[in-house]
Amino acid sequence: MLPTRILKAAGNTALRARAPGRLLRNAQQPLVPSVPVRMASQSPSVRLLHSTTPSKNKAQDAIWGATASLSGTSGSPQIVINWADGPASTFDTQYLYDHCRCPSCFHPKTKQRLKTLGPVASDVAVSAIEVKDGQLHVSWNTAPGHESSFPLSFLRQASYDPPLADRFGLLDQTPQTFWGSTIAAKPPTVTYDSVMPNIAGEDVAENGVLDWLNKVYEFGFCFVTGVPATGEATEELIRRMGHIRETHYGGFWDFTADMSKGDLAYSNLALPAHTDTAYFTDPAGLQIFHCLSHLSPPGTGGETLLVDAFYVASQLRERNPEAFETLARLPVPFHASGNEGTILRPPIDQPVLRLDQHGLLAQARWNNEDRCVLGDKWTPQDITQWYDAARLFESICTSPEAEYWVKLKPGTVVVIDNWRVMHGRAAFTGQRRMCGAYVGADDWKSRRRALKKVQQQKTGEDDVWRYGW
Ligand SMILES: C[N+](C)(C)CCCC[C@H](N)C(=O)O
Ligand SMILES: O=C(O)CCC(=O)C(=O)O
Repeated sequence: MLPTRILKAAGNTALRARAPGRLLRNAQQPLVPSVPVRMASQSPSVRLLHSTTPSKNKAQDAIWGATASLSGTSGSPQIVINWADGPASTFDTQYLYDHCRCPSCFHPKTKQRLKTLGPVASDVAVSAIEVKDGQLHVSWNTAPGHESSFPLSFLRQASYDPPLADRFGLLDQTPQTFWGSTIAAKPPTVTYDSVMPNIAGEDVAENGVLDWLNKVYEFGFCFVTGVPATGEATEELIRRMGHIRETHYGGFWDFTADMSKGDLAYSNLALPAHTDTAYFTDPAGLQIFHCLSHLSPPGTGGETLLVDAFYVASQLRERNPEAFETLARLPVPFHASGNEGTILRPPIDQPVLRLDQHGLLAQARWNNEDRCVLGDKWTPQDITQWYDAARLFESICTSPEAEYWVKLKPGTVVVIDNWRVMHGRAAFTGQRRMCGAYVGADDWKSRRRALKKVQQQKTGEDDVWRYGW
């Protein structure tokens, strides 16, 4: 049964989409196996020690007593874990020996591996295995000898033969809400005071930033209201999410329609919905805008456009799965060549819709202005398929149900997940001053994860097994 997911187009009825291509992130699997594992029977091939005393940890009791035995069917020794809910997990001993996280194999502070592959022989031997308190304990027949312990929850999550758990949930573990124009009724918003430590106090502000980044993750954007309408306050606010990403536009920018840079953003022309820096191997993660001034009247226009590319992709997939597949398959080059001394063109082209290793939509890269010459290694059929698909994608992007127009006013900052939500602008007249910055995709997601860890740590203890997935 493929995972399904409720697409909550805010304000609209819930759209239920089954993700045959596993397009959408789903609610996550629990880390601890959801079913108890069976008490071992004696294994003929190895002396199996298992404790008869109940474990100290009630949760571990639920999975206590896994079966563990040795086998060597594939030419290298293996350890088999039998789970109460059916399929056994088979691990090469080399895999488990390599994944030992005792302090001599895995630095407890830096969370880095301390063992190279040299000692990890393909036939590393086991002298004893024991299951106790929800852990698999292994005594290695190595010189010198070595002891390892693996939480059964780790083994369940790491199981590769067969795979028993989707790992994509290990990082973010929250569903996303795709939206259309009706998001205007209740856009995600936090207050400046709630995220600034000098106002809310350190702890409250840290939780405020987590709430803020959770909204950015869930919706792909979030407003911040009550921000002093200065560049300094805006820059300080941005740094609450992560460090600023320097580019050929500088770090923190404060711009207007003066063509000071060779880009249409520095004009007063309308800009269709797009994601920024499509010409970087690693496009900017967050795009932050704060309109510091635009006296209108007499100025006119300058409204900001927001479009959820993940919502558009879900609509595209429903209407024309082949078009979705085409935009997820064909790599498209982008460039930035408008500034003296800068000719940006990434060495590896990426498709407009980029799926992650789980087949889930992870990034939209859509910028018609910066698109390069198409067709490298494409077939004539690819050409026609891509144009048909891209036109359909663009028609959905520009449809009334997808577009969310908002006039940014001084005091309200918008934070945009540039890997997911496209932005644009109406043409304008008059003096319009906009400031903002980029934050790297990995950087803001790291900040969010670290804040979640602090929150979780207050309830449970941290452990080395939560890292490095
Ligand atoms: C730096 N600032 C945001 C003002 C302008 C950046 C120009 C962005 C460019 N059109 C792109 O899509 O990457
Ligand atoms: O001026 C604006 O509102 C947005 C400009 C823009 O799209 C950009 O800087 O990427």
